[in-house]
Amino acid sequence: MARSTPLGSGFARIAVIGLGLIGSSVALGVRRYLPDATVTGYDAAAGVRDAARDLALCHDLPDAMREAVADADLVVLCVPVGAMAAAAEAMAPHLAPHAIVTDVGSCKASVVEALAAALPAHAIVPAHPVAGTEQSGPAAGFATLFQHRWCILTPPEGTDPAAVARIAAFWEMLGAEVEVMAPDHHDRVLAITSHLPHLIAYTIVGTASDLEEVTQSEVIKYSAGGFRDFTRIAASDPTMWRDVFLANREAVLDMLQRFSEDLSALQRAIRWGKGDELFDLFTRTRAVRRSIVEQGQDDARPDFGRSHD
Ligand SMILES: NC(=O)c1ccc[n+]([C@@H]2O[C@H](COP(=O)([O-])OP(=O)(O)OC[C@H]3O[C@@H](n4cnc5c(N)ncnc54)[C@H](O)[C@@H]3O)[C@@H](O)[C@H]2O)c1
Ligand SMILES: O=C(O)C(=O)C[C@]1(C(=O)O)C=C[C@@H](O)C=C1
Repeated sequence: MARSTPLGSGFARIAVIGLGLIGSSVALGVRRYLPDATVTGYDAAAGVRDAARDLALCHDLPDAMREAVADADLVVLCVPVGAMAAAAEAMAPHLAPHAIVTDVGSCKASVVEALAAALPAHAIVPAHPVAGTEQSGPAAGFATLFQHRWCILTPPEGTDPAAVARIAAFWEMLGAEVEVMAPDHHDRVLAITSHLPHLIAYTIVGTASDLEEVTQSEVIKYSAGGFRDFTRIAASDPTMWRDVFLANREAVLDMLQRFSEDLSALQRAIRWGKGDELFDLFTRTRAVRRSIVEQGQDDARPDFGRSHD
């Protein structure tokens, strides 16, 4: 279900909790695209708070969660999925009654549940900006990360439509295109488009580095083509991805089952010399790639989502 009219978000004071890749990009995006808003930041790690101060990511960066959220109209939770509950519980007693809470977690059903339990009296509009890189930490963020990328909102049933519209407008102001989806549906879609590809990348890089007859230096030396692309994905943050696989367990295991069956079919085709089967599959997958490129979703373009300007 697509949303249309962008509305003014009207958030004057925005708190960003968790100042890694996504939190720092949100803070920088707010400063660039919503210059009238004040951004306060907080991260549980003192070293990250210090780095974020050096980078001037926020207008204000206190050492306590309480101070970061106390005056906020909007709180954006940018912590790993497994830390959402703890972060929401920590801020709950200090939030203003009118504050709206959103998040950026890569899976939604478990986050929707955790936020609803921790913040029963607040409007919660969970979100997932489908934009990122393999980098993490406060220095990795950039204001344009969300430009022309999807942001999927998964509001629980009964959420005030006005709060959903304001969060949609907020992400649109950061440059994203907004869709609304049920949390379970989101988790199945992302299991195949994002989570399984990461699992495959982690596996293939792990398998290559375990091969006894191929040395580590050969893996590095000859990683010019396909393998190199997998190593980029497999460099993604271990905490973030551990949490994603544990939180989206059922959808990931279902997609993995289908993937294993398709892989076995491919194995059989190779063993029995069924060239036509291989050719037909590779023709179909080439068409998928071409339609992604035609829709302008090709992040292999050198400038795609990577400009730090
Ligand atoms: N990296 C991506 O490509 C990407 C894309 C879209 C969404 N996401 C989601 O965004 C979220 C953040 O990911 P990231 O890539 O920015 O990770 P990151 O590791 O760069 O940053 C996470 C930050 O959260 C802080 N943190 C952890 N627990 C905390 C707590 N209880 N209170 C305050 N701070 C806490 C950490 O110290 C860290 O600085 C995750 O939920 C992830 O699933 C990531
Ligand atoms: O471009 C990358 O490096 C990413 O992995 C980004 C990516 C993705 O899979 O597309 C990773 C996790 C997110 O939740 C959203 C985006």
